Amino acid sequence: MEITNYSSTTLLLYSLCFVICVSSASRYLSSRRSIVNKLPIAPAEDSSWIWGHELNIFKGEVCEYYLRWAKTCGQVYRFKAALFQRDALLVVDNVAVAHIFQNAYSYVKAPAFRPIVKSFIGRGLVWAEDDEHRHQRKLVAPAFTLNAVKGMADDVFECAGKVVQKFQRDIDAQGGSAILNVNEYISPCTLEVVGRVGFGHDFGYDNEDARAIRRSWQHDVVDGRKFPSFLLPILISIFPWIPKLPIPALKNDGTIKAITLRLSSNLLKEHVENPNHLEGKDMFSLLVRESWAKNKKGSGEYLTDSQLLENISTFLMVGHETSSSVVHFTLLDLAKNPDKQAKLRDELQKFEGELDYESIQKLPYLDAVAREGLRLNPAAPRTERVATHDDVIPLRNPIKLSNGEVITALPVKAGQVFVLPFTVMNVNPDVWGPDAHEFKPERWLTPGETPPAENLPHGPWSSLATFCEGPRLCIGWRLGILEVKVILALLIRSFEFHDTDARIQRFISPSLQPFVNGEAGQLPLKVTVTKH
Ligand code: HEM
Repeated sequence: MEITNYSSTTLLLYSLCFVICVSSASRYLSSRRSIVNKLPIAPAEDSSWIWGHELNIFKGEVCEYYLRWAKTCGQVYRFKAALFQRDALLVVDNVAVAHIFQNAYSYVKAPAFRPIVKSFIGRGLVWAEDDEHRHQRKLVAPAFTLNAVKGMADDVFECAGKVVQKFQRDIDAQGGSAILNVNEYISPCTLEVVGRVGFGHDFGYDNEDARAIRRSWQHDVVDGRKFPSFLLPILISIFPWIPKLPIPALKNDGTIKAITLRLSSNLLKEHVENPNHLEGKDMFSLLVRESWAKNKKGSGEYLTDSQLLENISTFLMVGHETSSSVVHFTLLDLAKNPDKQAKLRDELQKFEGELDYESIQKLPYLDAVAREGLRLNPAAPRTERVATHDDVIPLRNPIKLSNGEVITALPVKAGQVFVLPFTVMNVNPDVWGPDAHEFKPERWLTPGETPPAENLPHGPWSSLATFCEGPRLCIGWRLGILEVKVILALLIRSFEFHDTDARIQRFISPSLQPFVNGEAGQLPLKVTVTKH
């Protein structure tokens, strides 16, 4: 009996060893055959045995390592992933990037990302994949057309006007010149804009819900720089069952989701009780109107109540910190370039007439500053995609492999992870020239100073990578640009922004954020009132 037991245990152990050996050997052999494994790789000295290159990427400033490695590794290269996962690919080559983004349902967001998005903002457009995404995207699109965004302009001007008043009060209180953390002024403004245009809700500056959202966001930004935020997505990608565990941090709704769901559920209830009052021009009323009308006609093509609510929560979250981040860093660029700031102010002060949606589009230097600000400061500096099938990715620039072979297209296997860094694409010196890192709005005004279209991504505005491209490009890009232009115009017309000695660092957490001495949400600038 004992002998039989011993034999079966031994047999089991031998079988396990055999399976492990065969699978390791086959992984080794397939990795030797794999073209991906012959691509250039980020320097070994920047990598650690257990965390690969990923921990350095996480600790570094925005895209710092990607930019450094791109100088020697080119436009498509590998880096070591943490915890012995397959090497990830960093892709900047614009033809490869376009292929990945255009085939959005074959290159999906990292599965580890979805449970986090679901609990923070809900199952709206950012979360949805494949048919669910197609369906939601088609149905929310009417809220973001050119005409819809024109209709939002009054709200944007009013909210930006309030920021001017707040700056004025705080500067006056300090005798006409003050060092102010501009982060505390612009983010509440863009939150108010999205609250108003999103669901007709006026958060105002001092509203309790707005303060709760800001506090919670600040908390997320601080936590986003801590080690668990680095580790969690990696663990989820290895053990996809983690989000199903009863861990409160993964189960509870984020504050923004909870507040918007509460407010918009109340609105929905009012609409149900009184459908004749569904006249608002905000996105929520518009989408409720369209969905109810389609539902009434018996069309299956409508958004359910929870899809409506969770999309509003999505817009509020991804729509407010993105626009404010671009404004923050463009103000810093202008503070560091006083001549460009003076040129912009000159254009704004010479403009006669009222600034409104139409007139603001006719200011060429403002337009150039907005483009340059969006080029240098993409609020979402990078994104990730995972291949769902084996594929061959076309390339603009041939790549020389480690065995000397040159390829013009890149075969990849299902499960390959790609990092697509918008920041690097927008300042790639091979595309933008040696002054790629400089804040130079003039490049947009001088013919031939921007790269030819075939070298650029296919973004919705100025071929910038900033808003992504393909079926998942930023749906709010028109509103984002309008906010950036209006807030910059009203502020620069009234105030001068000066650089201070503070060393402002730029980290991803989870959008582009300013830090001073490790403290989040800090963008101190000296602000004075302009002389007319
Ligand atoms: C200047 C401001 C903005 C920038 C730079 C920006 C950037 C981006 C980027 C890069 C993406 C693609 C992310 C990815 O797929 O990984 C994205 C998606 C998205 N953005 Fe924006 N965004 C801005 C403003 C807004 C605004 C104002 C809204 C709405 C009110 C908005 C709503 C969205 C939504 C819903 C998505 C997901 C689209 C989809 O997956 O179909 N964004 N944004």
